[in-house]
Amino acid sequence: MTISSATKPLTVSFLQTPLKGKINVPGDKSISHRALMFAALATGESHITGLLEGEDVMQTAAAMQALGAKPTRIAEGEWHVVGKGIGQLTEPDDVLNMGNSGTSARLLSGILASHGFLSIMTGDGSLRKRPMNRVTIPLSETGACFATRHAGKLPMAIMGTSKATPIGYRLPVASAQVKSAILLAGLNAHGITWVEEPVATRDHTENMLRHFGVKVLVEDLPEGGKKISLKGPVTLQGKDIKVPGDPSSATFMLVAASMIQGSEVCIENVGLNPLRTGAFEVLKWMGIDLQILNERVEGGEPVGDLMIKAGALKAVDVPASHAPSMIDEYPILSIAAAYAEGITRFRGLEELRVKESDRFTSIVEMLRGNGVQVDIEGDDLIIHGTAGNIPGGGVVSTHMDHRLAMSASILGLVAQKGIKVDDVTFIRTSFPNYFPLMNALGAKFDV
Ligand SMILES: O=C(O)C1=C[C@@H](OP(=O)(O)O)[C@@H](O)[C@H](O)C1
Ligand SMILES: C=C(OP(=O)(O)O)C(=O)O
Repeated sequence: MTISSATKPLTVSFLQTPLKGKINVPGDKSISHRALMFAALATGESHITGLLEGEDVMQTAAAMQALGAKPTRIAEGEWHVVGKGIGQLTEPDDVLNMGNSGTSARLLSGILASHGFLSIMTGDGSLRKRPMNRVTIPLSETGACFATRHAGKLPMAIMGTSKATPIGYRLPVASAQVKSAILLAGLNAHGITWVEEPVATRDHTENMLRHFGVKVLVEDLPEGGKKISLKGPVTLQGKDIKVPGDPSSATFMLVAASMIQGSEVCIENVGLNPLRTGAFEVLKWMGIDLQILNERVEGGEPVGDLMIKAGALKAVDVPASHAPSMIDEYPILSIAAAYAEGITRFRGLEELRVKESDRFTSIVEMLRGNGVQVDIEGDDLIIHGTAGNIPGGGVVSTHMDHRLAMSASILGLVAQKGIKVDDVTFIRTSFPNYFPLMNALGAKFDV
């Protein structure tokens, strides 16, 4: 895949008119990655609808193709995959480039650990800064060998093993990517693989493995958290998968509509997995009129339509235990906090430091650079709300981070002097039609 590296700056002006309309956001990124990977590992054929065609997911599709599976695009969001079967992927004849995508790199590391061939994996300038040792340390216990650049960074060589030892691991950090990598290695290991997570993280891997016919046992731990186990080797049967709209993408529209007076927006068919909807709860705590309508289960995941109306936002204190269910939403929620009345505290944000950018620092820079007071206490962010009077006028550096770029663009719509964003190109990784959809609602982005 050829990807243009030209940067695209954007100037955003204060928006005087409300956002209105009904939209659908693209498919869930986490579920889309898993759909392609699991379909490639299945016996037989799978049919996927609603797949996110953002760049991150396309890197996963390209990797599965390089490993011998056949993902084919039939129409927009509709894909057909001819699977290879567990343990049957084949050695790639070139480096696997995971682009900007941590999920692709970490989940694939688990799959490759239990395949007996050599792979070399790299990524873009952002992904090459992110820690891979959180997966390589536990995955080495399978008998696979990982050689990374200094401090566990990509590029990395993986010499997998077809005789993988099943592992048991208690996660030191709340990470669905690490949990998933270990479970995926276990699919082709003889015996029981288990993972304990001190706080529950998104469970799309567990749900989708079950959908493909794998027995996955999930137990509540007495001290909180969960233990997930499966017995390998397993067989996955090709399936139909319907991917719901991405709640993380929907949150950008929700926050924009909550702040821009007179707005009324409906977002249809949004995934409502309770381990993903922490941000929706927080918006309600902030006083926003957010209604969830037409709740149903589709493709094994709860979905519904979201109706939001603008209102007055008030400050909130979000406990650290809430972080896993809204980990990708802090950049955009920080804009809601800056706009709100009162002092908001987001607790326990250490994981934000290892995302596409160091989001902890990027959020602080974005807000302070636009006249919002932010204090830091350990891993807590304390944002002094402006009661609707964000000064703006700054330039936001997005550091190859799609969520920072989208958050900054929305900051510009509600900041008195508008703002400038250095580069919005990375939005294509998770939300390729972000600007057309926002403009359909009336955002007037000049892109
Ligand atoms: O498993 C997944 O699909 C993801 C897990 C989260 O990462 P961590 O596992 O690093 O918390 C999240 O930030 C990422 O966007 C997607
Ligand atoms: C952290 C994210 O993704 P990933 O880890 O897959 O790069 C994200 O989408 O915000």
